[in-house]
Amino acid sequence: MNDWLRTAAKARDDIFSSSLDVSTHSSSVVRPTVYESWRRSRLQGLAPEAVSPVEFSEIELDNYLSRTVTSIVEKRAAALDQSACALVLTDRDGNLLRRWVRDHEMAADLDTKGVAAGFTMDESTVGTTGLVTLLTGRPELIRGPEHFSEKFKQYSCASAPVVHPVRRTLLGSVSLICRVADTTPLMLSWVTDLITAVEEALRARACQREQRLFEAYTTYNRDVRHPIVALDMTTIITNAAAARLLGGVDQTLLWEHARRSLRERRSGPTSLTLPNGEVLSVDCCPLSGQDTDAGAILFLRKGSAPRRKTEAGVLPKPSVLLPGLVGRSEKWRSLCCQAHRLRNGTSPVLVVGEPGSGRLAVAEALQDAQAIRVVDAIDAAALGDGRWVQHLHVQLEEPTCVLVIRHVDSLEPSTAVATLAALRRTPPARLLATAQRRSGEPAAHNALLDHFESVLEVPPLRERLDDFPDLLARFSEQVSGAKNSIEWTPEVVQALTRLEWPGNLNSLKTLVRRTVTGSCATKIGTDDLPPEYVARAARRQLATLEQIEAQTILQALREAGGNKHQAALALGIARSTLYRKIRALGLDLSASIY
Ligand SMILES: Nc1ncnc2c1ncn2[C@@H]1O[C@H](COP(=O)(O)OP(=O)(O)OP(=O)(O)O)[C@@H](O)[C@H]1O
Repeated sequence: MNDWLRTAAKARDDIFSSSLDVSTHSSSVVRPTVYESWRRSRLQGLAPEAVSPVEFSEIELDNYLSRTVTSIVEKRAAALDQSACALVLTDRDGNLLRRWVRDHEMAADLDTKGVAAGFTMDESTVGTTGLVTLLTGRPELIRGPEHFSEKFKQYSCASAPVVHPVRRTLLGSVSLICRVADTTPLMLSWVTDLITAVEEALRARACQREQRLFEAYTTYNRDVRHPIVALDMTTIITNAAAARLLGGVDQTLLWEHARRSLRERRSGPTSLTLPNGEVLSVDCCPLSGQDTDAGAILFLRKGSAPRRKTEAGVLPKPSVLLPGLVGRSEKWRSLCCQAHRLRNGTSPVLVVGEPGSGRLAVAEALQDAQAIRVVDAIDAAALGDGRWVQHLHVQLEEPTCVLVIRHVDSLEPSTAVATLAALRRTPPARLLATAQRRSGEPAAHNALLDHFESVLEVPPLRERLDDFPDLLARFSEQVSGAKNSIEWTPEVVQALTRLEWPGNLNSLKTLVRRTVTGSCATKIGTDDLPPEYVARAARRQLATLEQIEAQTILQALREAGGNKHQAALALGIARSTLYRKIRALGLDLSASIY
């Protein structure tokens, strides 16, 4: 092990000190999975010596997966208590949901490194760790220097993915962490044993769920004229009226819509646009108050749901949206409504939001084209107060200058005061600025921040899911230079909306650039996405009507002695629809006994 450690540490230093596109002799010393993960980590802009923990928000730590794994871990607590190891559970995006560790010293050290519940261990945030298992789909043991971050070099990490035994979808990962000196290949078998037990528990729960879903369906399906759907992630039960409305719609689309409504605790009906362009009003009732994965009953109606009012008042008409910028989501339209009132005025406006969310774009759209000058407060530290103020004066020489200071919250307090003084000496025609604010957090403080009368908050991309098609089209146009030349399939759009997008529109643009550049595809499907995006968004595309619907059709055919016309009548659907459903479900009628 010691020899191996020395060789691996040397290869690591050698590779990290070479440029990304140089393949050194050491590249062959490192296992390909690790080497590829290091490469991706570097491509993400990470540096081994400067990886810092990142907290995530808006994810429930106590979810279905963590409850199931906890019940299994508790049965093995004795084994864990006796070892100097930590066990961690993440979701499929690498967000750490739970940690078990008895060794106090190790617990304190892991806390400082962000290996704690509420932090993300995603490869694009912390680089290579055992969580590479989420991308490879097989158990992985990452030893000491194979970790990307310097901080993790003293640990080894045996990880394996948790896959749902019925749906075959990736749910998350479990990792056993120990000090390098204690590394043993047995760690991997301990983790895989634990995962087998977790998967058995998940399988048992899936059967109970199906039963509950069916009971809820029969309770609500009193009046067959009203379309209703009972569904969770694996099962969908529709009555005939709903089947007529939905046609061949993908279950995943309905489930994502229902889940979002439940998570955001939306009350009243919401609109859902089907792939054929038809709009449905969907009223969604959870089957369980707390567990959003437990399933839902959807009451459907043709036509869109009545518009809800936003905090800013009635939704704006499209004509007041910001010039040059795209978006149609409720949150974006609400922002546009507020921004529209501030357009072409003279009052200073601060635009806040998460990095990459489009703050500068919104600030620039507040003013019709004239002398807009943009400076970046991040440069102030390197320039020093004197040269920074001089830099400002150069911009302010233009009498009609509208000055935009980006990242104004990053100014040191003394530099903020010097900046204010410079602006008082030579005021711009208008001052606009951008600053960081993660949802719910106040922005960092300096004197200049008090100067703004109005604040606009740009929503993060994960809260603007309806904007994905427009943004993808706009970014593709910018990258390819041609209008409407690239189409993103609904499956891709849906897969992308499942990701968290901490880098917001900047990351989406990077993805578009990576996908479109050098490709001659005019239609982007999931296979065209970079592999790490596919792995993260991977989820089986569920068939239209599964299990129970298939059973219902077979039952109707049985009762009709195989006569499809009669079976379709009994099901309340057209014969052509029945044929389509039989094909879509892949039912082999030749093998069926009527
Ligand atoms: N609504 C929109 N429609 C089209 N493109 C947009 C929209 N909003 C932002 N963009 C584009 O997204 C990218 C990121 O936006 P922008 O640079 O304004 O974000 P930011 O929050 O200021 O980023 P940073 O963290 O780098 O300061 C830019 O290329 C911008 O042109």
